[in-house]
Amino acid sequence: MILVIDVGNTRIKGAVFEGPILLEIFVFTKIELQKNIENILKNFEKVSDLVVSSVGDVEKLSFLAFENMLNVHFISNTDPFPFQNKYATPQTLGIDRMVLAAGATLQFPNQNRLVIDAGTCVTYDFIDQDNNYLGGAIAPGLRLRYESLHNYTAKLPLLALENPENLIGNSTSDSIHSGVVNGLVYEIDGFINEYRARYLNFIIILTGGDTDFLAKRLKNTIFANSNFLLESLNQTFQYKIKND
Ligand SMILES: Nc1ncnc2c1ncn2[C@@H]1O[C@H](COP(=O)(O)OP(=O)(O)OP(=O)(O)O)[C@@H](O)[C@H]1O
Ligand SMILES: CC(C)(CO)[C@@H](O)C(=O)NCCC(=O)O
Ligand SMILES: [K+]
Repeated sequence: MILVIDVGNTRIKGAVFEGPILLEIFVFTKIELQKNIENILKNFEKVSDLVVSSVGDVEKLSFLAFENMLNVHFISNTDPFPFQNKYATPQTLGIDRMVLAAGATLQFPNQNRLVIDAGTCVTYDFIDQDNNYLGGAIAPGLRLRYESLHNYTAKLPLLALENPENLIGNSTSDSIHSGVVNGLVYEIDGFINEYRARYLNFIIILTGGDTDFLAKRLKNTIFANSNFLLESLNQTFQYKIKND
């Protein structure tokens, strides 16, 4: 049994896997990290390996503290990945993006893939049908858009995510919801349409904390799976064991 942990920019997500089967998911904050891992290991005594991928600022020591109970692995860009990395600055590519690209490559062979991760940031990652990772885009996520409108203006309130009533926002809050939500939906559909115009034989995977909210609002057909990063982390680790 394997415990995978994804340290994101805002939250930490974990999952226990038995082979390819996801048994349970956990979401917690940095402060609750050690306590949560302890509890998971108590409930799943057969966990033998802890696999960590982190873009956040959690100390490695917090995980190494469990080394007397199981094997601890940190996924890094020096590990084997199932694609050719064509990013011009591979050493600065986010490990979450590499893990997503690995999952897309392994789960959807012989096709062009676009992975959209709608989390703190919205990242776009493209792997072509010959398994070349080409890059993509980094944009602010939904919550970040609401927060930046508030934080960098004098007059705009901080609003919680809401479905925009109208295209034409006729109040301050309606205008913000339309700008943030409709804006991101048009952005994602716009990106997908541009990629589609350039590449045939094409699959789109949507993941991240805003998956469900966004999936029902997109015009394009996508494969929505909010656990795609956790599943990809499990697959990246299996690939590493086989190819190291
Ligand atoms: N409890 C929550 N806390 C924070 N964000 C949440 C929560 N529930 C839903 N969300 C939505 O999820 C988005 C953040 O996504 P996610 O949780 O995947 O981010 P993250 O943990 O920082 O991961 P990453 O850094 O990989 O994007 C926010 O835009 C927000 O709208
Ligand atoms: C873009 C984020 C913040 C998304 O989590 C992460 O992948 C990251 O820190 N990336 C480094 C920059 C890059 O991917 O080129
Ligand atoms: K993200």
